[in-house]
Amino acid sequence: MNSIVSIENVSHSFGRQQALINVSLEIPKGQVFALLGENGAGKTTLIRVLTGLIRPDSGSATVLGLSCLRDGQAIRQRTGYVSDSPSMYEWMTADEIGWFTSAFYDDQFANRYSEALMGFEVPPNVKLKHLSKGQRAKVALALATAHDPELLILDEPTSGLDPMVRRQFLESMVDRAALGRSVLLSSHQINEVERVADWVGILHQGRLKLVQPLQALRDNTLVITATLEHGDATVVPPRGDVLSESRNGRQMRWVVREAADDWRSDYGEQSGVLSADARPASLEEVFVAVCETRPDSAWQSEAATQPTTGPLASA
Ligand SMILES: Nc1ncnc2c1ncn2[C@@H]1O[C@H](COP(=O)(O)OP(=O)(O)OP(=O)(O)O)[C@@H](O)[C@H]1O
Repeated sequence: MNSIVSIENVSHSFGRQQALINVSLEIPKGQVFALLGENGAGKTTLIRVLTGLIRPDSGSATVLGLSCLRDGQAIRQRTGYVSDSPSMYEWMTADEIGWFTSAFYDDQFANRYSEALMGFEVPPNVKLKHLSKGQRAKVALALATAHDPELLILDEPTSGLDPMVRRQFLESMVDRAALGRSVLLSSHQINEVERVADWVGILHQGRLKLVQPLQALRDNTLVITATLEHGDATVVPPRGDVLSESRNGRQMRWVVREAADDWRSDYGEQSGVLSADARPASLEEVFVAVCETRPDSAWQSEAATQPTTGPLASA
């Protein structure tokens, strides 16, 4: 694979809190890659490792072929990064901060930045501290993209923004990927990710549980439900990568990746199953199946905590 990011066995703890546990990942070039995970899953920590802001306890990572341990400065020069809470010089106007930042980059920076500000309809002569949250987020995005970085990294880019601004942000990511640039975004906005991502990775409690192209995940993941003959009947799960298993009375439900083509053949007359059906799983259902650690009130989860490793995830 032609990777823009390569992560090998990265682990990191804050005191006794393990934030990343043996994470390995290859992110392909020219794609929008979404890193999904619940609060505290380790997304920001992983991004900070990639940008050279955190030195991991073990393992190694490269961005654009550069070492995240040694070449943090060069990586930051060639990537754009918008953190979950961008800090900027509040007393500057949007124009002034663009002029100031342009000193660190090529001649085209100022033009691209002005164009982006205009496109986002941000007033150029108002101090940043007087701009709205959405306008400030737009300034941060314009600053992060004006040097036309090969990789744009966005940590929770749309959190707290209104639907119109979110849409603009998401469209700008797709536009970048169309130009051959790469985008890595972290998010827990699953419906938004579903609209823009080419690839998804799911982090759960510091472990990378699943990595796959979104379309393949959609095509290969089923929610299979079976109605049992009676409530205490036992039944084998469908053959494939069972992400979760839950039960509600006589109903069994599994979320299964790469189910065997002939999975129905296991639920014939002697199987204790009256009927079985399947439909494609949504990304949200996959996410919940991977991250579920507690049984919910109706559906008793039985296999949700089993390890679920994908072909590329090696956590
Ligand atoms: N500077 C820090 N000091 C101590 N613990 C930290 C620090 N940064 C992160 N952690 C812990 O590491 C774990 C992972 O945090 P991280 O911020 O990477 O998660 P996240 O997936 O980005 O979460 P969120 O979606 O809430 O931003 C959490 O348990 C968090 O409490």
